[in-house]
Amino acid sequence: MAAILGCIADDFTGATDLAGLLGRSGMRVSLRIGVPSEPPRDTAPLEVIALKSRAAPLPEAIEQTRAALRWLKAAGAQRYFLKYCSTFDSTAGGNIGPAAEALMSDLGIEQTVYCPAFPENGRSVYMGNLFVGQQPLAESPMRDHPLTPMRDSNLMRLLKPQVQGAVGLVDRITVAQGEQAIRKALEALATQNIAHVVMDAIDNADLERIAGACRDMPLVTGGSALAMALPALYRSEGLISGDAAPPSAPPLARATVVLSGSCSDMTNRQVERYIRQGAPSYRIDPLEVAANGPDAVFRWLAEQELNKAPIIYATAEPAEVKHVQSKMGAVRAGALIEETLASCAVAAREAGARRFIVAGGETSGAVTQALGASQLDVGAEIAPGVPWTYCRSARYPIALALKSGNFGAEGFFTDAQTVLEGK
Ligand SMILES: Nc1ncnc2c1ncn2[C@@H]1O[C@H](COP(=O)(O)OP(=O)(O)OP(=O)(O)O)[C@@H](O)[C@H]1O
Ligand SMILES: O=C(O)[C@@H](O)C(=O)CO
Repeated sequence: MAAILGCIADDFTGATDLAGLLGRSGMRVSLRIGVPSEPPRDTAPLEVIALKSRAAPLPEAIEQTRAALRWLKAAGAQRYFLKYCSTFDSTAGGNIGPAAEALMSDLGIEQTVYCPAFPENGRSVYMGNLFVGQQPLAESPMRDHPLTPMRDSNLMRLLKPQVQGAVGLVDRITVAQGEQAIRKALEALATQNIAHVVMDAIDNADLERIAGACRDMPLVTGGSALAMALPALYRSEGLISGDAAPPSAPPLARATVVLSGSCSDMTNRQVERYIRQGAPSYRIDPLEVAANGPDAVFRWLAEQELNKAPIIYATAEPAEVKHVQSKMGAVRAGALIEETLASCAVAAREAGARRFIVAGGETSGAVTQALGASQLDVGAEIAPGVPWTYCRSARYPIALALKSGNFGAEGFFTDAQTVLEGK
């Protein structure tokens, strides 16, 4: 079946989040790792391409985004969704606006919308300001993110320096009035040449209204929760029909490894809890690895019983991350840790691991690419926005749970194992 909705996600945990939420519709979702080198075949109505473009240098991010669009067009997609983080993670240069503008130019359109709200995970947008739970974004732990520290909560201010076109807002008062009011507001903004429109949303009903109003826009951008509302609209228009049986996990040995490179507040708590519960653990010290190489962690891993699901982590509190970055630079530290965790994943797989639980989007990108996965099936949801995924195309069948930094409950690492075992 030809693709209907073509989605481009700027990181890997974001892509599994999106694929999981689209999958709630009961329609088939296909998740591709990177832009496939082959022309489209065996396409699903809902296609997602996972990129590692969020923190990439701008020209590389744009080139990846455009290539993804070309592939999705060839797959037959009629509408497109650009997925970024529900906390609008972008570097100081910022890749979100330029990626959206490149897509707009390639699609020949003058306006798109931006809505990262993800109410189930506590992200809401009000008067253009993004909240994480009760805190404005810039007062949340996201202000200390290792690669994309968020120091402003206002989406219009964040977007403005990233784009050439003008930025506007459709606020909650209008959104609450329904689809027609939203459409009118967008049209009014279009007459003022406002190309980039931030949309307020505080709950799923707001997102459904926005999706309804924007259903004919060739390009919509936002978080996974906005995209979640689209399949039902396509079904009601007769663009998609039928249900897909949720893919089941391939038969897998129990051997598991947990790899954590996220330094979010939630991941810190999850790692601490998992270790407290008795999981075998190894902490990567980036300065030590920079000085002596990664052999010590490989030696440790080789001695582990993988049925005990050991954890290897670089996860650290903000003060420790700052210390490391001051010694070796944020980009070099991030890359070194990602490389080390990716090599651990390959070593664990060679030692028999078939289940991989990974925390952090950049980290997940490095691990998934090193494992050679090219297409993932989306399976059972462990927590909102975190499904298990199954890779049948790699050398061995494996299951991967790619956890966004801030998602999941404190017991996530054991929750993931419980869900996979169907308990
Ligand atoms: N101790 C540390 N010191 C410095 N950098 C670190 C440390 N531990 C991890 N990092 C780096 O921080 C970055 C964390 O980004 P990552 O995307 O993996 O997690 P996240 O942002 O919490 O997840 P998500 O994007 O899914 O929300 C990675 O590049 C990682 O290598
Ligand atoms: O939207 C989110 O918060 C996540 O899917 C994500 O993008 C994490 O990197």
